Amino acid sequence: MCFGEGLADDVTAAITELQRDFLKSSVGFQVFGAAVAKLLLWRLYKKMLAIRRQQEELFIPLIRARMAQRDAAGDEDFAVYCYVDSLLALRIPKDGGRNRTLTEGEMVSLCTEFLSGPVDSTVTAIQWTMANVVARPEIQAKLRAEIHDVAGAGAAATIQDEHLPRMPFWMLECFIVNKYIVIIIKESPYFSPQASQNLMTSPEGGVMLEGFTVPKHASVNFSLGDMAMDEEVWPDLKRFRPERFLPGGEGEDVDLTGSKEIKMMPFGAGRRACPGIDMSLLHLEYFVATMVKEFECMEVPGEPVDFADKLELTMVMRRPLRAKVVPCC
Ligand code: HEM
Repeated sequence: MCFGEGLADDVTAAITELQRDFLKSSVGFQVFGAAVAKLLLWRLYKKMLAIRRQQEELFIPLIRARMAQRDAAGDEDFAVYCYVDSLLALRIPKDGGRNRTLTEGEMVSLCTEFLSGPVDSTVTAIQWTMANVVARPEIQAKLRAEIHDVAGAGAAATIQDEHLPRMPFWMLECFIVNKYIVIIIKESPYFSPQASQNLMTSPEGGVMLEGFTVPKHASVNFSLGDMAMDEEVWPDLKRFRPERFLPGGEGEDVDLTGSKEIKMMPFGAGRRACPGIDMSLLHLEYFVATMVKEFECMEVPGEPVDFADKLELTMVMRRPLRAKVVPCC
C-alpha cells in the first residue's frame, strides 16, 4: 500500500523490523514531547536519529523507483496506485503563487507516519475489542454463535471474504465503536497522538468559543476522546454495552465520520479525516471474527478484568490484559 507491489521479501522484512523499532523507541517522545525528550533521553534521541537515517536509506530508493515509473508513464497517464504515488502527485502552494513538490525527506516522514499510525491504532483497537470480549463472556458466546452460523464451526471452516458481509456486523461495529468511546476518552493524547485534533482558526477577527475569543490563525488542540464523552449523549458510557448500538439504542444511527453529526469522531472529521476508515473496520472485523471463531478468550484466574475500576490505570499504564485463549472447536 505504501510503496506499491513487488517489494522483495527481505525489503519488507527490513521495513517491518525498522518500523517496529521506531514505534518502540518513539514512546518516550510521545510522553515528553520532542524538545524535552531530546534533553532527558539523549541516548534514545541518538537512536531515533539513527533509525531516521536507516529509514532514508531504505525508503528513498523505493520512492525513486515509483518516481521513475511515473516519469516513464508521464504525468497524464500515470495512475495513482500506492501512497507514494499520491505523494508524488501532491503540489504544495508556495508564496509567490508557484507550487512545489514534496522533498524526499518529507516523503520519508510521511511514509513513516503511514507505516506506523495505522498499525498502532488498528492494533490498539483490536486489543481493546478483544479485552471487552473477554470481559463480557456472554457477548463473546453470542458473537461466536452468529459467526458459526455464517462461516461454519469446524477448524477447516475459515472466514472468507464473502462471509464478511453476512457477519453480525452490528456486533463487531459495536465493539469497535464502543471501544473508541472508552479508549479514546481515557487514552491520553501522549500515548496516541491521533487521539488529538488540531483545529486552525482562520476567519478574520477570530472566532468565539464558549465566551472566549480565539484569534485568527490560533491553533486549538483538543482530544478526540473528549468528543465522545458527553454523558447526555452516551449514558453509562464507561460500561461496555454494545446493545446501545442496536435499533432503539442511543448509538443506533451513530456516524463514525462525523459528517452528519458528531457524537464521536474516532477517525477525525472533515477533509483531513482518516482515509483508512473502511479498511481499518474491515481488518478489525475480520480479525476479531477469526479470533472469536477459533478461540475462547477468557480471563486469567486471579486477574479480574474489571474495566469500570481499572479503566484509567489500565489505559494510562498500557498494562497488558492478562487473558488467555483456548481453541474452542
Ligand atoms: C482503528 C484504526 C484507525 C484509527 C482510529 C485512525 C484514526 C485516524 C485519525 C483520528 C486521523 C486524523 C484525522 C484528522 O486529522 O482529522 C487519521 C489520519 C490518517 N489515517 Fe487513520 N486511523 C486508523 C487506521 C488507518 C489505516 C488502516 C490507514 C491506512 C491504511 C490510515 C491512514 C491514515 C492517513 C493516511 C491519515 C492522514 C490523513 C491526512 O492527514 O489527510 N488510518 N487516522
